[in-house]
Amino acid sequence: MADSVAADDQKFCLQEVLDTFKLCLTENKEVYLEHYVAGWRGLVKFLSSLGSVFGFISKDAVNKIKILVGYMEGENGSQYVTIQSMVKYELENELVDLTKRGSHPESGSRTLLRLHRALRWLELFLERLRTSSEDSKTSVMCSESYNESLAQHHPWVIRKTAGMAFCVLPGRAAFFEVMNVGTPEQVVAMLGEALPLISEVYQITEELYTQNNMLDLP
Ligand SMILES: CCCCCCCCCCCCC/C=C/[C@@H](O)[C@H](COP(=O)(O)O)NC(=O)CCCCCCCCCCCCCCC
Repeated sequence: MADSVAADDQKFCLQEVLDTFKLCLTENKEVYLEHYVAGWRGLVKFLSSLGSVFGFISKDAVNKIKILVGYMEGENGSQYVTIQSMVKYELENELVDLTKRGSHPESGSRTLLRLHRALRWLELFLERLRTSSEDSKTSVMCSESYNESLAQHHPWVIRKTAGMAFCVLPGRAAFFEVMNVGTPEQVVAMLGEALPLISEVYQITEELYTQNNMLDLP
């Protein structure tokens, strides 16, 4: 009994990710880094449960999460409470490589930008899943979303490798199963709830990066 409870703890649950994205926004609509990162942790857990073919993707995401956590737990952690405070602090202290890679190749701002771009992929993909029909192919929905977003920032080799990985994605029914929410109808309802939250976090971050001219950080 205790074992099965423990096993359940390990399992991905879409509800969990939804909850972290709910916690992301502060009263004045800034984005808490802690919850943003927690949201990504949950998503990576999901990706890992799909098998080792996706290992190269989760590895990169985990690496970026680690970089951000390093800053959050570092000596200037108090500057890394929200994405807004992080960007302000790093810009004011010239801790960001703005046009080409130099002495700050792993700034919090450029690292987060990579996850931010991936969040757009997620938004597009989840919206496709939500409105899909029983015979829709997850691989197609995934690659369409990828081509409309992240792919534009990736070199050919990565696009190619990602494309091959998409081909082995489980079908819609199995995919819904792994989400661990309930019936397909319940999954669709939860996606409907999750999407506006993810979308708002994305929009706020996008605005911040646009205002600061940081959408192309190397
Ligand atoms: C469910 C299928 C999951 C497919 C995931 C789609 C995203 C494909 C991304 C392919 C990235 C390949 C790895 C390498 C990336 C880096 O080169 C590249 C640039 O970094 P750099 O500037 O430091 O060099 N990195 C990135 O663009 C960041 C990628 C982060 C990807 C995180 C993806 C997490 C996916 C979570 C899936 C959850 C699905 C949830 C459904 C309920």
